[in-house]
Amino acid sequence: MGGRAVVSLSAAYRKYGSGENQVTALAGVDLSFFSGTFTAIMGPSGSGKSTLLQCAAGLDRVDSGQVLLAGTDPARMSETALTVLRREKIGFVFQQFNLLPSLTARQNVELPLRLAGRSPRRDDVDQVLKDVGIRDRAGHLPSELSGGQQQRVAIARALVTRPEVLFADEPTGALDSKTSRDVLSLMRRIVAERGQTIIMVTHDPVAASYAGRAVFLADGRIVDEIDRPTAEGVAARMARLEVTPC
Ligand SMILES: Nc1ncnc2c1ncn2[C@@H]1O[C@H](COP(=O)(O)OP(=O)(O)OP(=O)(O)O)[C@@H](O)[C@H]1O
Repeated sequence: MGGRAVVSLSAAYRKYGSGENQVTALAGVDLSFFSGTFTAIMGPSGSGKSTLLQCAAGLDRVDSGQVLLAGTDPARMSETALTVLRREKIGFVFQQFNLLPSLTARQNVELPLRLAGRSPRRDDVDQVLKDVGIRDRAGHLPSELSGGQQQRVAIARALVTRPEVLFADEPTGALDSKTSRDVLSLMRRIVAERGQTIIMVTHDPVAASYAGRAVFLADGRIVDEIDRPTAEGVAARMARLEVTPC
């Protein structure tokens, strides 16, 4: 694979609750994500996908083991340093877009720069709006945009700071299948053209087929991975996991 690991987890454990109610959401995960790659994280419901994403992104902490994110260990950082890391080195895209309803598309995209104390350069913002194909909708409010257009705005907002890694949690979960394919093609293009690193949690084998690698979780452990996944290959692997959990 050659590239540099932008995010890695080693012997990562995360438990929730205590006593009889304790759940081991991550049970010793070793996993690296390399620069310029697009990885899909798959697994049955409750297998630990969201926990893995949250811990990898420094939004949650592991109980033991180590996370390295953009060259630093989030567990060793102050809250202030973590806030800066999240703001400047990481982008997030969620199922529900999470745009601010009273701001236009352009203003939503500018927001992370303003929060970082930078004044947005019109050309830079125009470029990222153009890259995601919504330059002509820039003056509209989220309520005036389709779901696919709103997710494009969210992707532009996540990319505008030029993050080292983009985390996406079910980014097509609220979109119809045609719009999902368009958004996934956009994500794949961003990886190919900008060398962006993307880590995506998804339930959908078709979505996973847009990634270069699919990693499978079951009961908090990595149980398999497929390079250049096809929707059929991923669906078959998922069916086996759901019938006989490892
Ligand atoms: N805050 C929490 N408190 C207690 N248990 C939790 C918490 N968050 C997650 N869990 C448990 O940890 C396990 C892994 O959850 P996680 O949300 O990571 O799974 P997932 O694979 O993302 O599931 P889904 O596909 O249903 O979203 C589950 O058994 C879940 O119930």
